Formats: sequence, C-alpha cells, structure tokens
Amino acid sequence: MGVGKGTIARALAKESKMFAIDTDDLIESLQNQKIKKIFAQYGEAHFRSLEQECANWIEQNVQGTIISIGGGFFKRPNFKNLGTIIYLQSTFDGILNRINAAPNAKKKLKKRPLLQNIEEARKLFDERQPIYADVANIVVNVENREIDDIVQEIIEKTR
Ligand SMILES: Nc1ncnc2c1ncn2[C@@H]1O[C@H](COP(=O)(O)OP(=O)(O)OP(=O)(O)O)[C@@H](O)[C@H]1O
Ligand SMILES: O=C(O)C1=C[C@@H](O)[C@@H](O)[C@H](O)C1
Repeated sequence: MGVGKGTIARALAKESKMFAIDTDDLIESLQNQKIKKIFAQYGEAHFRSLEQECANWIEQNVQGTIISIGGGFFKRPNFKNLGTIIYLQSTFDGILNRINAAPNAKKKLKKRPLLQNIEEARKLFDERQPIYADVANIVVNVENREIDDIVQEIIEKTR
C-alpha cells in the first residue's frame, strides 16, 4: 500500500515490454466493486477468498507478466508458485510520506481499509515486514530513489 508498486510496475512494463497486471484491480473487475466496498459489504475474509481465486487464476493462466499484488496476498498458500517475488522495501514512514505527498493523497488513503487507523497499519507493517523479506526472491530498496534507478536494479536482478 503506497510503496510505489503500481508506479514501478508501469515503468518496468515500459522498459521490459512486458504487460503488467495488479491483483487488486483484477479483484475489483471480477466483482465489479471497489475493494473498500467489498470489505464493507462482505468483510475481510471474503476479500481473502477472492485473492485466493485470483492466485489460482494466475497460477493457471499467467506467464511472462509483471504482477503487482495487494499487501496481504503473500498469505495465499500457492503464492510462491506464481513467479519471481520482488519485495519493494521501504520504512513505514517512507510509505506514509509518499502517500501524503501524492496529489490524490486523501483518495489513496480512503480506498485502503487497512490504512484507516495508522497505528494499526504500522503494527501490521511491523508484523509483515520480516515475512516479506523472507518470502522474497529479490529485495529492492525503494526509499528516496528515482523510479528509473529502481527499474534498472529490478531488470539487472531478474536477468
Ligand atoms: N520512487 C519513487 N519516488 C517518488 N515518488 C514515487 C516513487 N514511487 C512511487 N511514487 C509516488 O508515490 C505514490 C504512491 O505510488 P503508487 O500509487 O504506485 O503506490 P502503490 O504501492 O501502487 O499503492 P496502492 O497499492 O495503494 O495503490 C504515487 O503518487 C507515486 O507517484
Ligand atoms: O495490506 C493488505 O492486506 C491490503 C492491501 C491492499 O492492496 C488491498 O489488497 C487490500 O486493501 C488489503
């Protein structure tokens, strides 16, 4: 959430000539409903079952594609079968500063149910951060770095 995965995926797509997809977008289109609404109407457990459907579809149908994933997607049991996992690493404050600096900051914060309470979100980040580092095949620091520089590092490390 806010680490820059969408921005980096798009820049990487242009540079590598691969298409990029995003699991949050896939779920929203499958349901024809925004994530915020899915959480509000059906709860988080239902959202996680949609993430599972999405992981299964990717496993069976997607290759040679850049896939951005939601912050909790790593919990799907088949997650590691889906491809090379790149962890875009930043501190929590780095992420918050980035979201707050975005021109549509309020809208970005509002659309993510798990970012509504910043202290809860920080706790979740602290819990997940070591797991992200552990499941990743490649770790790339994205804090205070230019997008092009990050993209070049990803290309070099995935060659
Ligand atoms: N390396 C970078 N340097 C400066 N600004 C950046 C960088 N990466 C992303 N940004 C900016 O940070 C903001 C958040 O980026 P982005 O929307 O790509 O994050 P995200 O992880 O995809 O968020 P979400 O999952 O909530 O959609 C955007 O305004 C984007 O322009
Ligand atoms: O961190 C999370 O668990 C989430 C992150 C978002 O990308 C969305 O996938 C959803 O809001 C849940």
